Amino acid sequence: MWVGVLASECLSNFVRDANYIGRPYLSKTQERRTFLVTSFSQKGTMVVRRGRTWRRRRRRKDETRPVSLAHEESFVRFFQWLHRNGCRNVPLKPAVFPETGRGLMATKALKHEELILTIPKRLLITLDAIMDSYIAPYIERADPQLNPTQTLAAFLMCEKYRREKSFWRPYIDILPEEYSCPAFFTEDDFRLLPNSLRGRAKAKKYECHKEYKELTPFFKQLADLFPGQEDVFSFKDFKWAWSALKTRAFDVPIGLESCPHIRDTDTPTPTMFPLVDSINHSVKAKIRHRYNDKSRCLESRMGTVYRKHAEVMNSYGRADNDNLLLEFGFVVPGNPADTVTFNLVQDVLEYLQPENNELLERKIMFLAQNNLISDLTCGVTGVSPQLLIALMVFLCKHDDEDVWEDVRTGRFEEDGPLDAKARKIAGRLLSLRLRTYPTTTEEDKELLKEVTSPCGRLAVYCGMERKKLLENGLKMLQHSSKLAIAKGVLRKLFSR
Ligand SMILES: C[S@@+](CC[C@H](N)C(=O)[O-])C[C@H]1O[C@@H](n2cnc3c(N)ncnc32)[C@H](O)[C@@H]1O
Repeated sequence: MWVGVLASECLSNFVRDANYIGRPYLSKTQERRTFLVTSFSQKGTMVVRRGRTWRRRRRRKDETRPVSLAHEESFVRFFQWLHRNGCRNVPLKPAVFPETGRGLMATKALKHEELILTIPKRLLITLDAIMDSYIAPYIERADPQLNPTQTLAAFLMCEKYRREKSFWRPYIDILPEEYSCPAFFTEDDFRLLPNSLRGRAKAKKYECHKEYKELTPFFKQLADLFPGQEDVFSFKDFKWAWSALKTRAFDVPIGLESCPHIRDTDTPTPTMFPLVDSINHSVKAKIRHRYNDKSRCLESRMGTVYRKHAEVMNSYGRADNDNLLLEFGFVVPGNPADTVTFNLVQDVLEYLQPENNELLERKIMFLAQNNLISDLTCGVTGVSPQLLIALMVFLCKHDDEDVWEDVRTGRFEEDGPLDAKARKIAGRLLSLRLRTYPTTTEEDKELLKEVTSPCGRLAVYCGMERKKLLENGLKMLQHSSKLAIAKGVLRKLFSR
């Protein structure tokens, strides 16, 4: 399983291997350049001599270049299966990318609005397909009833076990064996997570256990389908199926939306979309998927252009790194959706310790009415304007709402005492938050030399990304105060 920031590490080994077995990913010009420095050996055969710099440059290039997986047997079978079943002319191929791991690469330039995928319904794993299969009578008799996720997970487990008898075998064969979502975390991995995330991650693992336990009576009945095979419904296999669903299925029911034999839940019934679920996430991606009722096909259309060999991306939603880790088991370095949130009472007021309760009440009311306490955060662009304005209003000595209104609308002296003090306190809040982490970024880097499990490394990276946000926010505050001083000096000089 490729894990966000971990992918680049794994790739460098992978690329080295690929070159070793003679499959370097070179363009024609690169190939030509490769053979520039040549000589002849005693036997008269051509020998290529290259220097250390060439090798270093070449290694660096290799590490940033995607590696095609299209020749791998499992993918060859998967694409043949797609073709046989009506999914043709796919302008995508599987590859490993340095930043994101395994994903799909454009095999040609893709145009805006181009229809790139047409996937017939029979290839999708839908509730319809399950209720039409050998497993349906068992689901109908199940007591207690299964929920949609349990239904899909049980079906996926059975299909995996049926091997060549399964229609979806070529698809199941390309699914990762292991995942890095919380269900796969060990106690040691959980310990490496930031404190604020540990409880939520453990709850996810607990949810997986709970769903499995609930299925025990169902699995006992289902054992009839696999006589003499006792390990079909182990927790390990359920965890695999459950994680495959959680990280790959789309909450879009196709055909049957519900069924009287399946327990209703708040969430829509998931569907597995082979191939579409091989596309990695980018919050900026613009690709639209739509089920065409007439042609009974899932259609994917480009919302933007892609050059040949670029990684085609899909947006899983504007999720911060905490949610990406909890739901999908990866984090995005420098994720634009990532923020560190400050609590009005526990962080801001605890630090400021304001005394006049009546005035405090009015200030909070003013801020709340102007929607200024809902985004007290630090993100990739630094501390939010709301946090700075809230701090300025709390620091304001004036009991006058007109003065607060001036602060709110930006009519205050930019490098004046109030602005400077608010920035200083924002910096203190960021530093205090940094101190709540048991390790520093430097210590994390050391830790990464020891931690080998993918989930543990992901947990460390998640904390590092958080700290990077705070450290960056601090730098920006310092930078902006220096900028303000410089601007002040210039103003004084020129106003003489
Ligand atoms: C729907 S699958 C995408 C295809 C998957 N990479 C594969 O190898 O089949 C979702 C999983 O891909 C990985 N992934 C998706 N987007 C990623 C990204 N931007 N960076 C790193 N990993 C990503 C995560 O492990 C996630 O659980």
